[in-house]
Amino acid sequence: MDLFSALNNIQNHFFNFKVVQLPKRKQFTLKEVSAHCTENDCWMVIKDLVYDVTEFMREHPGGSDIMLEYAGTDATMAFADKPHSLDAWIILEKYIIGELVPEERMFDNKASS
Ligand code: HEM
Repeated sequence: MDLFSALNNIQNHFFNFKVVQLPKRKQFTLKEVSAHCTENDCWMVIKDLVYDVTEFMREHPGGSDIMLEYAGTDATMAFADKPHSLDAWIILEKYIIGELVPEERMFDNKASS
């Protein structure tokens, strides 16, 4: 029995409601991400999460060209090297489409197992 089933059983028994398991994120390899490297189809990896930033690229305050340089790649270092505020992280949240497969992750982040 996994952890969620165990918790659900306990909750059912005492409180009569269910603990909901969030749907798992889709997983991608870096090779899959690399196929999305144009201005009309632009994915990036930042801290092991995969983002489709095609729409946002046109609105990027730093310009679309600089983002296009990192299209289809792991842009974690580039993103961290530039002045990005909390706002930028909040914007990013909107564009998550998945996470890297566990064997290709570099951070111990909230990506699921
Ligand atoms: C991938 C998603 C990205 C998002 C959501 C994003 C978001 C933003 C935002 C909101 C700003 C305005 C300043 C702020 O509020 O932080 C900004 C500025 C900037 N970004 Fe990004 N950014 C992204 C990727 C990148 C990448 C890959 C680069 C490449 C180096 C980059 C380079 C810059 C630069 C140079 C500025 C400063 C513009 C200026 O003030 O002149 N960004 N970005």
